[in-house]
Amino acid sequence: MEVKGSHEDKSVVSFHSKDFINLQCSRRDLTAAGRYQYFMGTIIDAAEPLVMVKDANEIFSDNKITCIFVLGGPGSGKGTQCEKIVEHFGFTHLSTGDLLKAEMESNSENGTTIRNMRKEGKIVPSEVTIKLLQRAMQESGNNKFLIDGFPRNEENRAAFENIMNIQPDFVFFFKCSEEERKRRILNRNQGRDDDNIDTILKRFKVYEESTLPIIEYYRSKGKICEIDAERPVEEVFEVIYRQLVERMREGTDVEVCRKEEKAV
Ligand SMILES: Nc1ncnc2c1ncn2[C@@H]1O[C@H](COP(=O)(O)OP(=O)(O)O)[C@@H](O)[C@H]1O
Ligand SMILES: Nc1ccn([C@H]2C[C@H](O)[C@@H](COP(=O)(O)OP(=O)(O)O)O2)c(=O)n1
Repeated sequence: MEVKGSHEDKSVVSFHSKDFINLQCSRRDLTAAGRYQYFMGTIIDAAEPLVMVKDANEIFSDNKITCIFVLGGPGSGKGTQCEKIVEHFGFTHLSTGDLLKAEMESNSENGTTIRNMRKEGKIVPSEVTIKLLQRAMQESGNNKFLIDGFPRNEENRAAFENIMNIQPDFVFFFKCSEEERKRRILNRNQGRDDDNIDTILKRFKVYEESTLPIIEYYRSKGKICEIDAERPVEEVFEVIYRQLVERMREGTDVEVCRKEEKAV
Protein backbone atom coordinates (compact mmCIF):
# COMPACT_ATOMS: atom_id res chain seq x y z
CA MET A 1 0.00 0.00 0.00
CA GLU A 2 1.21 3.47 -0.76
CA VAL A 3 0.02 6.39 1.34
CA LYS A 4 0.17 9.47 -0.81
CA GLY A 5 0.15 11.94 2.02
CA SER A 6 -2.35 14.06 3.77
CA HIS A 7 -3.36 17.64 3.15
CA GLU A 8 -6.04 19.66 4.88
CA ASP A 9 -9.27 17.70 4.75
CA LYS A 10 -7.94 15.19 2.27
CA SER A 11 -5.99 12.09 3.17
CA VAL A 12 -5.35 10.40 -0.12
CA VAL A 13 -4.55 6.76 -0.04
CA SER A 14 -3.97 4.59 -3.02
CA PHE A 15 -3.07 0.98 -3.31
CA HIS A 16 -2.07 -1.10 -6.24
CA SER A 17 -2.64 -4.76 -6.53
CA LYS A 18 -0.62 -6.65 -9.12
CA ASP A 19 -1.13 -3.74 -11.53
CA PHE A 20 -4.81 -4.56 -11.94
CA ILE A 21 -6.44 -2.45 -9.33
CA ASN A 22 -5.69 1.14 -8.57
CA LEU A 23 -8.01 2.58 -6.01
CA GLN A 24 -8.07 5.99 -4.52
CA CYS A 25 -10.24 7.59 -1.93
CA SER A 26 -10.17 10.66 0.22
CA ARG A 27 -11.07 11.09 3.86
CA ARG A 28 -14.02 13.22 2.78
CA ASP A 29 -15.29 10.44 0.53
CA LEU A 30 -14.87 7.86 3.23
CA THR A 31 -16.69 9.98 5.75
CA ALA A 32 -19.55 10.50 3.31
CA ALA A 33 -19.69 6.77 2.81
CA GLY A 34 -19.00 5.97 6.45
CA ARG A 35 -22.19 4.13 7.10
CA TYR A 36 -21.11 1.34 4.79
CA GLN A 37 -18.07 0.54 6.92
CA TYR A 38 -16.62 -1.24 3.96
CA PHE A 39 -14.73 0.06 0.97
CA MET A 40 -13.42 -2.27 -1.70
CA GLY A 41 -12.26 -4.99 0.62
CA THR A 42 -11.28 -2.50 3.25
CA ILE A 43 -12.96 -2.02 6.57
CA ILE A 44 -13.21 1.67 7.18
CA ASP A 45 -13.43 3.64 10.35
CA ALA A 46 -14.75 6.98 9.13
CA ALA A 47 -13.07 8.78 12.02
CA GLU A 48 -9.67 7.53 10.87
CA PRO A 49 -8.17 7.99 7.41
CA LEU A 50 -8.04 4.31 6.55
CA VAL A 51 -7.68 0.99 8.29
CA MET A 52 -6.74 -1.66 5.82
CA VAL A 53 -7.44 -5.21 6.83
CA LYS A 54 -7.82 -6.97 3.54
CA ASP A 55 -6.18 -6.86 0.15
CA ALA A 56 -8.46 -5.65 -2.65
CA ASN A 57 -7.10 -8.45 -4.76
CA GLU A 58 -9.16 -10.87 -2.75
CA ILE A 59 -12.30 -9.29 -4.15
CA PHE A 60 -11.53 -9.73 -7.81
CA SER A 61 -9.43 -12.67 -8.85
CA ASP A 62 -6.68 -11.77 -11.29
CA ASN A 63 -8.09 -13.76 -14.15
CA LYS A 64 -11.63 -12.57 -13.94
CA ILE A 65 -12.84 -9.68 -16.03
CA THR A 66 -15.47 -7.56 -14.34
CA CYS A 67 -17.71 -5.89 -16.87
CA ILE A 68 -20.59 -3.58 -16.09
CA PHE A 69 -22.68 -2.07 -18.85
CA VAL A 70 -24.17 1.36 -18.21
CA LEU A 71 -27.33 1.99 -20.22
CA GLY A 72 -29.95 4.70 -20.24
CA GLY A 73 -31.31 7.27 -22.64
CA PRO A 74 -29.18 10.10 -24.02
CA GLY A 75 -28.80 12.67 -21.23
CA SER A 76 -29.68 10.30 -18.39
CA GLY A 77 -26.32 11.01 -16.71
CA LYS A 78 -24.29 7.93 -17.69
CA GLY A 79 -21.04 9.80 -18.27
CA THR A 80 -21.46 11.89 -15.12
CA GLN A 81 -21.95 8.87 -12.88
CA CYS A 82 -19.24 6.80 -14.59
CA GLU A 83 -16.71 9.50 -13.75
CA LYS A 84 -17.73 9.30 -10.12
CA ILE A 85 -17.58 5.51 -10.07
CA VAL A 86 -14.05 5.64 -11.47
CA GLU A 87 -12.99 8.10 -8.76
CA HIS A 88 -14.10 5.68 -6.08
CA PHE A 89 -13.76 2.18 -7.48
CA GLY A 90 -10.84 1.92 -9.89
CA PHE A 91 -12.79 0.85 -12.96
CA THR A 92 -11.71 1.78 -16.44
CA HIS A 93 -14.53 3.80 -17.97
CA LEU A 94 -15.07 3.20 -21.65
CA SER A 95 -17.63 5.52 -23.19
CA THR A 96 -18.42 4.11 -26.60
CA GLY A 97 -19.81 7.50 -27.67
CA ASP A 98 -16.46 9.12 -26.77
CA LEU A 99 -14.43 6.35 -28.43
CA LEU A 100 -16.43 6.79 -31.63
CA LYS A 101 -16.08 10.57 -31.50
CA ALA A 102 -12.30 10.29 -31.08
CA GLU A 103 -12.13 7.85 -33.98
CA MET A 104 -14.20 10.24 -36.12
CA GLU A 105 -11.89 13.13 -35.27
CA SER A 106 -8.76 11.11 -36.04
CA ASN A 107 -9.75 11.07 -39.73
CA SER A 108 -9.56 7.31 -39.88
CA GLU A 109 -11.19 5.32 -42.67
CA ASN A 110 -14.32 4.98 -40.52
CA GLY A 111 -14.50 8.71 -39.80
CA THR A 112 -17.06 9.57 -42.45
CA THR A 113 -19.33 6.64 -41.56
CA ILE A 114 -19.27 7.62 -37.89
CA ARG A 115 -19.92 11.30 -38.66
CA ASN A 116 -22.94 10.48 -40.82
CA MET A 117 -24.39 8.02 -38.33
CA ARG A 118 -23.93 10.41 -35.38
CA LYS A 119 -25.65 13.20 -37.27
CA GLU A 120 -28.66 10.95 -37.79
CA GLY A 121 -28.47 9.60 -34.22
CA LYS A 122 -28.00 6.15 -35.72
CA ILE A 123 -26.02 3.30 -34.21
CA VAL A 124 -22.61 2.67 -35.72
CA PRO A 125 -22.06 -0.96 -36.84
CA SER A 126 -20.66 -3.24 -34.14
CA GLU A 127 -17.51 -4.13 -36.01
CA VAL A 128 -16.31 -0.52 -35.68
CA THR A 129 -17.36 -0.04 -32.04
CA ILE A 130 -16.11 -3.43 -30.83
CA LYS A 131 -12.71 -2.90 -32.43
CA LEU A 132 -12.39 0.37 -30.49
CA LEU A 133 -13.57 -1.26 -27.28
CA GLN A 134 -11.18 -4.17 -27.71
CA ARG A 135 -8.23 -1.86 -28.22
CA ALA A 136 -9.12 0.32 -25.25
CA MET A 137 -9.61 -2.69 -22.98
CA GLN A 138 -6.26 -4.14 -23.95
CA GLU A 139 -4.46 -0.84 -23.54
CA SER A 140 -5.99 -0.16 -20.12
CA GLY A 141 -4.09 -2.94 -18.32
CA ASN A 142 -7.13 -3.15 -16.05
CA ASN A 143 -9.60 -6.01 -15.60
CA LYS A 144 -12.58 -3.97 -14.45
CA PHE A 145 -14.60 -2.14 -17.04
CA LEU A 146 -17.55 0.19 -17.03
CA ILE A 147 -18.85 0.15 -20.57
CA ASP A 148 -20.99 3.22 -21.07
CA GLY A 149 -23.56 3.51 -23.88
CA PHE A 150 -23.14 -0.03 -25.15
CA PRO A 151 -24.73 -2.35 -26.28
CA ARG A 152 -27.24 -0.09 -27.95
CA ASN A 153 -29.05 -2.64 -30.07
CA GLU A 154 -29.36 -6.37 -30.60
CA GLU A 155 -26.56 -6.41 -33.15
CA ASN A 156 -24.20 -4.72 -30.63
CA ARG A 157 -25.17 -7.14 -27.89
CA ALA A 158 -24.81 -10.34 -29.88
CA ALA A 159 -21.56 -9.23 -31.53
CA PHE A 160 -19.95 -8.27 -28.22
CA GLU A 161 -20.87 -11.55 -26.57
CA ASN A 162 -19.74 -13.61 -29.57
CA ILE A 163 -16.54 -11.77 -30.39
CA MET A 164 -15.37 -10.88 -26.92
CA ASN A 165 -16.92 -13.83 -25.14
CA ILE A 166 -17.66 -11.59 -22.16
CA GLN A 167 -20.97 -11.40 -20.36
CA PRO A 168 -21.68 -8.35 -18.23
CA ASP A 169 -21.72 -9.02 -14.50
CA PHE A 170 -24.74 -6.74 -14.41
CA VAL A 171 -26.19 -3.72 -16.18
CA PHE A 172 -26.93 -0.33 -14.67
CA PHE A 173 -30.08 1.08 -16.23
CA PHE A 174 -30.50 4.80 -15.67
CA LYS A 175 -34.19 5.55 -15.76
CA CYS A 176 -34.98 9.16 -16.53
CA SER A 177 -37.88 10.88 -18.28
CA GLU A 178 -37.50 12.15 -21.80
CA GLU A 179 -38.44 15.67 -20.70
CA GLU A 180 -35.64 15.81 -18.13
CA ARG A 181 -33.13 14.28 -20.54
CA LYS A 182 -33.96 16.80 -23.23
CA ARG A 183 -33.53 19.63 -20.74
CA ARG A 184 -30.14 18.28 -19.63
CA ILE A 185 -28.80 17.77 -23.15
CA LEU A 186 -29.86 21.23 -24.26
CA ASN A 187 -27.97 22.61 -21.24
CA ARG A 188 -24.97 20.28 -21.65
CA ASN A 189 -23.04 22.91 -23.48
CA GLN A 190 -20.04 20.77 -24.42
CA GLY A 191 -20.05 21.89 -28.02
CA ARG A 192 -21.22 18.48 -29.18
CA ASP A 193 -22.23 18.43 -32.82
CA ASP A 194 -25.11 16.05 -32.03
CA ASP A 195 -26.63 18.07 -29.17
CA ASN A 196 -29.06 19.96 -31.40
CA ILE A 197 -32.79 19.43 -31.21
CA ASP A 198 -33.09 17.59 -34.55
CA THR A 199 -30.44 15.02 -33.67
CA ILE A 200 -31.60 14.76 -30.06
CA LEU A 201 -35.08 13.72 -31.16
CA LYS A 202 -33.63 11.16 -33.57
CA ARG A 203 -31.42 9.75 -30.78
CA PHE A 204 -34.40 9.48 -28.46
CA LYS A 205 -36.33 7.54 -31.10
CA VAL A 206 -33.43 5.17 -31.77
CA TYR A 207 -33.03 4.66 -28.02
CA GLU A 208 -36.68 3.69 -27.64
CA GLU A 209 -36.75 1.43 -30.67
CA SER A 210 -33.36 -0.26 -30.36
CA THR A 211 -31.92 0.11 -26.84
CA LEU A 212 -34.99 -0.37 -24.64
CA PRO A 213 -35.42 -3.95 -25.97
CA ILE A 214 -31.82 -4.68 -24.90
CA ILE A 215 -32.62 -3.44 -21.41
CA GLU A 216 -35.64 -5.76 -21.37
CA TYR A 217 -33.41 -8.60 -22.55
CA TYR A 218 -31.05 -8.10 -19.61
CA ARG A 219 -33.99 -7.68 -17.27
CA SER A 220 -35.24 -11.13 -18.33
CA LYS A 221 -31.78 -12.46 -17.40
CA GLY A 222 -31.99 -10.81 -13.96
CA LYS A 223 -29.05 -8.54 -14.75
CA ILE A 224 -30.65 -5.11 -14.54
CA CYS A 225 -29.85 -2.79 -11.67
CA GLU A 226 -32.33 0.03 -12.16
CA ILE A 227 -31.34 3.48 -10.94
CA ASP A 228 -33.65 6.45 -10.55
CA ALA A 229 -31.52 8.87 -12.56
CA GLU A 230 -34.03 11.71 -12.36
CA ARG A 231 -32.64 12.76 -8.98
CA PRO A 232 -29.70 15.11 -8.28
CA VAL A 233 -26.19 13.84 -9.15
CA GLU A 234 -25.08 13.14 -5.56
CA GLU A 235 -28.28 11.29 -4.69
CA VAL A 236 -27.99 9.13 -7.78
CA PHE A 237 -24.40 8.35 -6.91
CA GLU A 238 -25.26 7.39 -3.36
CA VAL A 239 -27.57 4.65 -4.68
CA ILE A 240 -24.99 3.48 -7.20
CA TYR A 241 -22.29 3.41 -4.54
CA ARG A 242 -24.39 1.23 -2.28
CA GLN A 243 -25.27 -1.10 -5.14
CA LEU A 244 -21.65 -1.51 -6.15
CA VAL A 245 -20.48 -2.24 -2.63
CA GLU A 246 -23.24 -4.79 -2.12
CA ARG A 247 -22.67 -6.51 -5.43
CA MET A 248 -18.93 -6.74 -4.92
CA ARG A 249 -19.45 -8.10 -1.50
CA GLU A 250 -21.81 -10.76 -2.89
CA GLY A 251 -19.01 -11.86 -5.22
CA THR A 252 -16.64 -12.46 -2.35
CA ASP A 253 -16.56 -14.54 0.79
CA VAL A 254 -19.35 -12.90 2.78
CA GLU A 255 -18.52 -14.86 5.90
CA VAL A 256 -15.04 -13.38 6.01
CA CYS A 257 -16.40 -9.88 5.53
CA ARG A 258 -18.93 -10.31 8.32
CA LYS A 259 -16.31 -11.59 10.71
CA GLU A 260 -14.07 -8.65 9.98
CA GLU A 261 -16.89 -6.15 10.33
CA LYS A 262 -17.63 -7.44 13.81
CA ALA A 263 -14.00 -7.01 14.71
CA VAL A 264 -14.07 -3.26 13.91
N1 LIG B 1 -28.64 13.78 -11.92
C1 LIG B 1 -28.49 14.86 -12.70
N2 LIG B 1 -29.22 15.97 -12.49
C2 LIG B 1 -29.07 17.06 -13.27
N3 LIG B 1 -28.19 17.16 -14.29
C3 LIG B 1 -27.44 16.07 -14.56
C4 LIG B 1 -27.54 14.88 -13.78
N4 LIG B 1 -26.66 13.97 -14.27
C5 LIG B 1 -26.05 14.57 -15.32
N5 LIG B 1 -26.50 15.83 -15.48
C6 LIG B 1 -26.11 16.79 -16.53
O1 LIG B 1 -26.86 16.41 -17.67
C7 LIG B 1 -26.06 16.42 -18.85
C8 LIG B 1 -26.04 15.03 -19.46
O2 LIG B 1 -25.31 14.16 -18.60
P1 LIG B 1 -24.31 13.07 -19.21
O3 LIG B 1 -23.61 12.44 -18.06
O4 LIG B 1 -23.47 13.69 -20.28
O5 LIG B 1 -25.38 12.05 -19.85
P2 LIG B 1 -25.23 10.82 -20.85
O6 LIG B 1 -23.80 10.35 -20.77
O7 LIG B 1 -26.20 9.80 -20.33
O8 LIG B 1 -25.64 11.33 -22.20
C9 LIG B 1 -24.69 16.93 -18.42
O9 LIG B 1 -24.63 18.33 -18.68
C10 LIG B 1 -24.65 16.66 -16.93
O10 LIG B 1 -23.86 17.61 -16.24
N1 LIG C 1 -22.38 2.09 -28.83
C1 LIG C 1 -22.58 3.26 -29.47
C2 LIG C 1 -22.50 4.47 -28.75
C3 LIG C 1 -22.74 5.65 -29.44
N2 LIG C 1 -23.03 5.62 -30.75
C4 LIG C 1 -23.27 6.87 -31.52
C5 LIG C 1 -24.74 7.14 -31.65
C6 LIG C 1 -25.02 8.17 -30.59
O1 LIG C 1 -26.09 8.99 -30.97
C7 LIG C 1 -23.71 8.94 -30.52
C8 LIG C 1 -23.42 9.60 -29.18
O2 LIG C 1 -23.45 8.64 -28.15
P1 LIG C 1 -23.12 9.02 -26.64
O3 LIG C 1 -23.17 7.76 -25.85
O4 LIG C 1 -21.87 9.85 -26.60
O5 LIG C 1 -24.27 10.02 -26.20
P2 LIG C 1 -25.75 9.89 -25.68
O6 LIG C 1 -25.87 8.77 -24.69
O7 LIG C 1 -26.57 9.65 -26.93
O8 LIG C 1 -26.02 11.24 -25.06
O9 LIG C 1 -22.70 7.97 -30.83
C9 LIG C 1 -23.11 4.41 -31.43
O10 LIG C 1 -23.39 4.38 -32.62
N3 LIG C 1 -22.87 3.24 -30.78
